[in-house]
Amino acid sequence: MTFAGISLEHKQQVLGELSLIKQQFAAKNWFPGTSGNLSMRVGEFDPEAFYFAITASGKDKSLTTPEDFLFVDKSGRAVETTSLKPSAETQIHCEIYRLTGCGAVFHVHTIFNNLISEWFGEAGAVPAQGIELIKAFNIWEENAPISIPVLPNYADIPRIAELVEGVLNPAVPGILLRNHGIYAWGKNAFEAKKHLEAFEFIFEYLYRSMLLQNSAAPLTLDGRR
Ligand SMILES: CSC[C@@H](O)[C@@H](O)C(=O)COP(=O)(O)O
Ligand SMILES: [Zn+2]
Repeated sequence: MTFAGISLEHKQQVLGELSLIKQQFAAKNWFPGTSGNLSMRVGEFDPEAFYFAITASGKDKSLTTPEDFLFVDKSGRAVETTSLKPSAETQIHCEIYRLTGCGAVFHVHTIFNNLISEWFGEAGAVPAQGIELIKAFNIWEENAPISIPVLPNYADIPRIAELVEGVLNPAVPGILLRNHGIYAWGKNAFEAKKHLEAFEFIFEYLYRSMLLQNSAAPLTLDGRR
């Protein structure tokens, strides 16, 4: 046993799964300039006491090293002796676990999530409708509208964390930070990854569809402009 009755085998299984996902996201260029952070819960969820593995702050997340992750408690404090610092955004992970009881939280910065979050930043939410991939969120209603919250990108992370509860929508497992990136979560790493990929598809779709609407001159019947 290690901390809080968590077995070494379980810890290693979680680190192995997180490491693989980190490599997969790195291959998509989802960690430019050391940005992004990933976490996965260890052990059962208890709102009073839960633990998770999280990426160490400021690392090159395209590399795989023995110093990629550390374990923290529900307040984001390291639970084992380590020289590693947890992600600067650990408080946001803590709050998402606390409010949802989820099993994994993934955060990435991409061009599409930045541009879309900025475009809808004043409105405070990104509207999306008629996109097949919302089924990845387990929404099966035909043509269902969804709304993805956008929070301001304060430099003070606890200030952002305290806004999470007010915008969290249980049906939509993600929150954008304006001109910064997205947090997506799920009951386990498989689901959090599925959700994140669906969000990114939606952001790229919205971006391209807005461009198309703005640039498309009417076509004649023979297809010429
Ligand atoms: C290096 S720019 C990105 C950071 O400011 C931050 O937003 C981020 O996602 C990564 O921070 P980190 O502390 O490595 O988890
Ligand atoms: Zn970030």
